[in-house]
Amino acid sequence: MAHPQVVIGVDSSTQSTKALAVDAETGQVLGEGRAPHRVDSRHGQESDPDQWWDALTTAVAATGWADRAQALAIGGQQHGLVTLDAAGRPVRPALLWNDVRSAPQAADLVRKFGAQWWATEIGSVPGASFTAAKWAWLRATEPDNADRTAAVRLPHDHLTERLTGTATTDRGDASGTGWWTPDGYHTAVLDHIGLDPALLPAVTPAGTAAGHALPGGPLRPGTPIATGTGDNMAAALGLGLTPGTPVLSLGTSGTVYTVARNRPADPTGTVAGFADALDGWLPLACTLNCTLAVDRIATLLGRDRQDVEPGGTAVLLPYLDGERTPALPHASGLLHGLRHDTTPGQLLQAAYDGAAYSLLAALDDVLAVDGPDAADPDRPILLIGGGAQGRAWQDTVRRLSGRPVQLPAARELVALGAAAQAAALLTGESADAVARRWGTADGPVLPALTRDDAALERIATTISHAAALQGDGAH
Ligand SMILES: Nc1ncnc2c1ncn2[C@@H]1O[C@H](COP(=O)(O)OP(=O)(O)O)[C@@H](O)[C@H]1O
Ligand SMILES: O=C(CO)[C@@H](O)[C@H](O)COP(=O)(O)O
Repeated sequence: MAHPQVVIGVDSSTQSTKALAVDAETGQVLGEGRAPHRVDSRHGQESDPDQWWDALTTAVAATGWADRAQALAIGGQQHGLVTLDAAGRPVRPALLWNDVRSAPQAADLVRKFGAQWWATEIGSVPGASFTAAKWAWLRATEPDNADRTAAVRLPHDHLTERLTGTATTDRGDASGTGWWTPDGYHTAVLDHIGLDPALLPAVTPAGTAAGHALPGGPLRPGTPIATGTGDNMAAALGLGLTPGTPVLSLGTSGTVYTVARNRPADPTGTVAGFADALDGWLPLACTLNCTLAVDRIATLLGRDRQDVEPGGTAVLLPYLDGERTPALPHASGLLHGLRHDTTPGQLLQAAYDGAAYSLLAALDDVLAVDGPDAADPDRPILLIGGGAQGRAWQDTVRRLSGRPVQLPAARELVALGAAAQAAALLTGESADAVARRWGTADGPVLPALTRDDAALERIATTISHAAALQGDGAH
C-alpha cells in the first residue's frame, strides 16, 4: 500500500498548542498532540514565547509523524506583540490579544486619525487588542524594552521564524496589527507609534512556502513550511468557508465571522475588517469573555457547566477581563435583575446568554459586508471551538439567534486549516478548496429555536446602562 502524504497543522492558541497530523489526500487525522500554555494574568495577559515553542515541539512530536511530515503550517492567536532583541531572544513576555492595558493607547490612535479614517485606510478601528496599540503601550510604559527591540512579530510569525529562520508573516494575521494595508505597512501609523518598519517581517503571499525547516527543530530539515496565519483565518480555511456562511467560535475568545468579497469598513469598531489568508476578507467581531468566563461563573456557583435552568429575569454580563465587544475595556462582571426565586441554574444560563449576546448582535453587521442579500437568516451558523462541544452553548446560540446551528464533526478547525495550508503547498490547490475536499464542515444541523427576544431585550437594556455605570476610563 502506498504511504499517505502527511502534513501537520498547528494551532498555537491562548490556552494551548494543538497539532494534527493529517492525510493530505483524504483529510483523515492520523495523529494528535497537545500541550498547555501558561498565561500570566497578574498585571495584564502575558505569555512567554519560549513556552509556545516548547509546546509546539511537544505537540508536533506527539502526533507521531514529525519525522515523516511533508509540510507544516501554524495558525496562531492573533494580535500578540512578540518583541525580540538583536540575538532573536524575547525582550519580555508577549502581550496577548486580551491584555487591555493598551486601551488608552488605542483610544489615542482613534483620536489622532479618526474612526472613519481607520475604517477606510486600515479596515479596522483599533482597540486594545490591536498590535499597534500594544507597541504604543510598550513605547510609553517600557521605553527601554522598546529601544532594545530589534524585531516585532505576531505569535505565529515568531514560531514560523523559529522553525525556518525566515522573518515572515501573512496578510491574514498582519491585518490584525493596525499597520497593515493591502498595499504595504502604513507609514503614518508606524511613525505615530514610533515603530521602525525595518523591525517588521515581509508578508509571504498565500500558496507559497515561508521557508524550510532548520536542523535542530521538531521536523526533518528541509520540510516546507507554509505561511500560517491568525487562528480565525486558519479556522476559516479549515472549514473551507464560502462568502455568507456565518461562523461562531467559542474558545478563550468568542468570535463571529464570515468570509467576504468586499473589504469591510465599520467606523463603529464592532466589526474588524481583517484580511483572510487567501485574497478575500474576514469581517469579524470578537469578545474577550467566552468559555473561560462562563466556566468561572459555573465554578463560583458550584455547578457543572452544562447544569443550566431556563427562566428568570437575571442578566449576567460576564466581563471578567474587561470587554472588547461592547468596547468596555475596563468593565468588570455585572449581575442585574435578581429576584427571590432566581435559581443558580438560571444564573449560569444568564452567564451563557451574556457571553453569547454581543457576538450574535454583531452577526448581521458581519454578514452585511457583502450586501443585504448575503445575510440569509435560515443559513445555519457553523459552531466551532471548545465550547461548541457543550450542549448549553449550542442551545444558547440557537435560542438567542433563532437560527439553525451546524456542528462540524471535524474538531480543531484551526489546526485543520493550517494542515490544509500545508497540503496546498504540496498539491498546488487553494487551501480552502483542500478543506472542502476533506469535507471538514460536514456535521449535524440542530434546528432553529424561536428567538428569545425578551432575553435579548433585557441584556441590551442592561448593557446600555452598564456602559454609563462602568465607563471606559482607566480607573
Ligand atoms: N464540553 C464543553 N462544554 C463547554 N465548554 C467546553 C467544553 N469542552 C471544552 N470547553 C471549553 O473550551 C475552551 C477551550 O476552547 P479552545 O477553542 O480550545 O480555546 P482556545 O483555542 O482559545 O485556547 C475551554 O475554556 C473550555 O472551557
Ligand atoms: O483577538 C482575537 C480575534 O481578533 C482572538 O480570537 C484571538 O485570535 C485569540 O484566539 P483564541 O485563543 O481564543 O482562539
